[in-house]
Amino acid sequence: MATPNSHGNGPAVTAASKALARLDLDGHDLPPSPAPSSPHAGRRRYALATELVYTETKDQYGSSSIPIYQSATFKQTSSSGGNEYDYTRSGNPTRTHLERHLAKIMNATRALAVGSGMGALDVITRLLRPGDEVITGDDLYGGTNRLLTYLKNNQGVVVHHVDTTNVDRVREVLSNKTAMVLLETPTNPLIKIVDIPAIARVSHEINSKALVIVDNTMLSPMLCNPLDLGADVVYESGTKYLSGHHDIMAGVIAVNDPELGDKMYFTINATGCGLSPNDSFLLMRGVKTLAIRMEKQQTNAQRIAEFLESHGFKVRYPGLKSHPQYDLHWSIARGAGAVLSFETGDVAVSERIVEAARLWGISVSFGCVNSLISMPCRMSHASIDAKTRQERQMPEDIIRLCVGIEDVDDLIDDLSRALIQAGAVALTLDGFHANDADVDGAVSSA
Ligand SMILES: Cc1ncc(COP(=O)(O)O)c(C=O)c1O
Ligand SMILES: N[C@@H](CCSC[C@H](N)C(=O)O)C(=O)O
Repeated sequence: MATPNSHGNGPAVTAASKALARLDLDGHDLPPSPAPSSPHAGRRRYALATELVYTETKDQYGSSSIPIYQSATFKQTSSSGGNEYDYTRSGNPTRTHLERHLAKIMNATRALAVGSGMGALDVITRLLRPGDEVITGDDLYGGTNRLLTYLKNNQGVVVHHVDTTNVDRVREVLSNKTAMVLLETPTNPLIKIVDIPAIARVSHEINSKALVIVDNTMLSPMLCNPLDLGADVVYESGTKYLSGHHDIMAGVIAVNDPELGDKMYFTINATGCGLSPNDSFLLMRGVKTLAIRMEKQQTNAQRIAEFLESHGFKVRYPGLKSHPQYDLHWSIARGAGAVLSFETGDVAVSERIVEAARLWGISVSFGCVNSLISMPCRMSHASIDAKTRQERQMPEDIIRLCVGIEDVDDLIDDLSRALIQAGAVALTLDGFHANDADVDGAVSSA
């Protein structure tokens, strides 16, 4: 059946053809596209896997992929401007395209793309004033801990590190001075789960001005949408799952409050931390394959977590029923992600495992197509001093696995060989089991 064309000189526009234009291929009725100024602009119309791929570049050649506008400055039609863009620090068409796409998949009205995940947190925390209080977790990515410590030591910001898995502990420190409640779930690297809706509720009840901020790096918008769970701001490291190939650094912030969005845009323009056109292009390309990568990474991670657990290791992964907060995790997320950690009971053994692995690269970071192995206390979390790590009960022997898309049997074979070579397992007639396995099969932590 003919449908109207955009020039209005096609076949007559009948009521039926108008209706057909609003049906997707499965016959689902689609809501009309929101106007750019509507509070729901950027919201999703299709399933997430479709929305990740579906974009319209609207450029003059109908290019299927957004061009890289590699230009620092833009010609104007008069001395008073006239062009939508003037200078790439202030705005760039490639970055704008990416930001609109990210807003859609993060269920936000506005997204902002910057040079790294830490850059995103820097933009957010510039909203703080001396005397403001921040409540955050006692298990956090090392760089987040470092920035908050800097703000505490240099900017007069009070930072409370509490066990954010316990809503009552958060309630106890909330006050009218609380400017931000900063949450990470699952936590990196102890994989503890935080009840975002409960903490958002109690925070807003006690102080309606407190901003609940969620670092969604460990899950990505594929698995969790914190803004739908009561958060005011969500940010994540685009260096991880969003880009997926460890070839760029990027950070993303998303909000629904236009005033907050404007304030953070001001900082980005004023400080010049917006994502470059080339990296915006690469992040846009990465995002399109997020669903398929995450699916494979999660399936692999689940197999590896089960493999380690079945051999007597204490494994931290929300895909395992043994995770103490399994139900909570699945009430806020659509998948377990691809980061897990386990303990061996002995730092030297852990070191030998990490160094014996071949397929698993010894690297920080996660969320990428290739699998990585690390010792967080020496690597990603080394900026947290040993005393604080001990107070926060971070086992020095903990090994973090970040699972990629390789063949899972190859990954398990390589890990098995590393475990055997490191002397982490005892060989028996039935196979092998963790050396320190206690009666109920779990390895006691050091
Ligand atoms: C949970 C988490 N948040 C934020 C960051 C910071 O991201 P980036 O390295 O892109 O600055 C990282 C890792 O670096 C992280 O693991
Ligand atoms: N030397 C870096 C370490 C980055 S860790 C990256 C990532 N968040 C992870 O958890 O692996 C630093 O000091 O920031």
